[in-house]
Amino acid sequence: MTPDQVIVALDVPDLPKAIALVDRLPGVNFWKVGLELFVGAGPGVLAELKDRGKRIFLDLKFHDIPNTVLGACLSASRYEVDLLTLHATAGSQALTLAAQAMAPLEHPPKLLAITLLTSIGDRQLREELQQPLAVEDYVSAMAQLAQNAGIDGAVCSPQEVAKLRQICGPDFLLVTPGVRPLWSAQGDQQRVTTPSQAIAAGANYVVIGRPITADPNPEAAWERLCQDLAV
Ligand SMILES: O=c1ccn([C@@H]2O[C@H](COP(=O)(O)O)[C@@H](O)[C@H]2O)c(=O)[nH]1
Repeated sequence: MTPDQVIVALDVPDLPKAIALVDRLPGVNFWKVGLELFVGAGPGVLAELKDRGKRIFLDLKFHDIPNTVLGACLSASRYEVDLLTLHATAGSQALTLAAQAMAPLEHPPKLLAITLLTSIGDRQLREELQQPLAVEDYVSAMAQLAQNAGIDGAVCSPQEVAKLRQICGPDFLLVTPGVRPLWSAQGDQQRVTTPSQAIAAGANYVVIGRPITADPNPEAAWERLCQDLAV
């Protein structure tokens, strides 16, 4: 596993904090901009990252009616980011429209479908979301829905990666948040493994935020993660 397979979640509220963190961690080449930063700072943050030669995962998790998901994906594609998310539960029509709209673009983002948030465990899926399937089966069904609609890949927890790699094949992108080095706190993530385990199971990329960005010494935390990955 190489550090280039690590995407760091830039979950801070404003542009100055984001840029300060990016400039403190020059070894991080792939950053994830999510709802907190995009809503707080606007799209200017994407230009700042591009100016620094960074790859960008725009994690806005679109979830709406098909026409609105289509429009949001087209608008987001103008930023020429590398990865973009939408929820599989938007349904096959939304997924298909989004996938078809990206195809003719010169620099289309790869579309990733959120299968089931990594903060949701078996009990919540069953009791709160009223879903009778076990997590792994539900995640598999959502990934297959997305793949059949022409979506490029899925966001899942590292615990489902091996199964998805098996059923979706080698070309389907698998991106896994919910990774935790042994030295970090689990927080609100429910379905976790270490980053190395996620890659060994078949993930293309892991996403990690607070173990690096909320550490009082992010440089040291990043170095420690890179050492873990080199073993
Ligand atoms: O299922 C999902 C989808 C997205 N995320 C995002 O990944 C990062 C994880 O951050 P940590 O601090 O390492 O927990 C965060 O930006 C989430 O919005 C996810 O965790 N799970």
